[in-house]
Amino acid sequence: MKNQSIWKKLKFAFNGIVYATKNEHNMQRHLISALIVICLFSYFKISIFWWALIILCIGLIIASELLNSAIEALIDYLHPELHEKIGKIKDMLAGMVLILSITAAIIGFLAILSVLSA
Ligand SMILES: Nc1ncnc2c1ncn2[C@@H]1O[C@H](COP(=O)(O)OP(=O)(O)OP(=O)(O)O)[C@@H](O)[C@H]1O
Repeated sequence: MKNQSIWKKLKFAFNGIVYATKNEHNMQRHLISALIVICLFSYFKISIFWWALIILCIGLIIASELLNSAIEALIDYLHPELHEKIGKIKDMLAGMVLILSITAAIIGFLAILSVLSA
């Protein structure tokens, strides 16, 4: 599977995103939230600076959800039984996505506030 063409590699990566979107409810929630944020930013005519920040946040959240889902799937495949350590690992992965989501919510709030208070 080494030395595949760039198009094949892109297709594999795209397949991974499609798979996660179809199978992970959290991924679907993040994509819907991103769509709502994009609509709000368009409506409030937010400046390019805030757009850059929120697009960065959306990218980080979606990438972190992919990482979270991939590690969870790997853990469940290698060790399907319950274990306290696995619970803690999954909690930490969920914490990663939560921190990025809170960061995005704060940036979105500040961006809209900057327009309303101008
Ligand atoms: N194998 C396990 N052993 C111990 N605790 C677990 C295990 N699997 C899950 N848990 C606990 O249950 C919580 C939820 O796990 P789950 O696998 O449902 O993840 P989720 O991200 O909340 O759900 P989703 O499947 O929708 O991504 C974990 O954060 C962890 O605390």
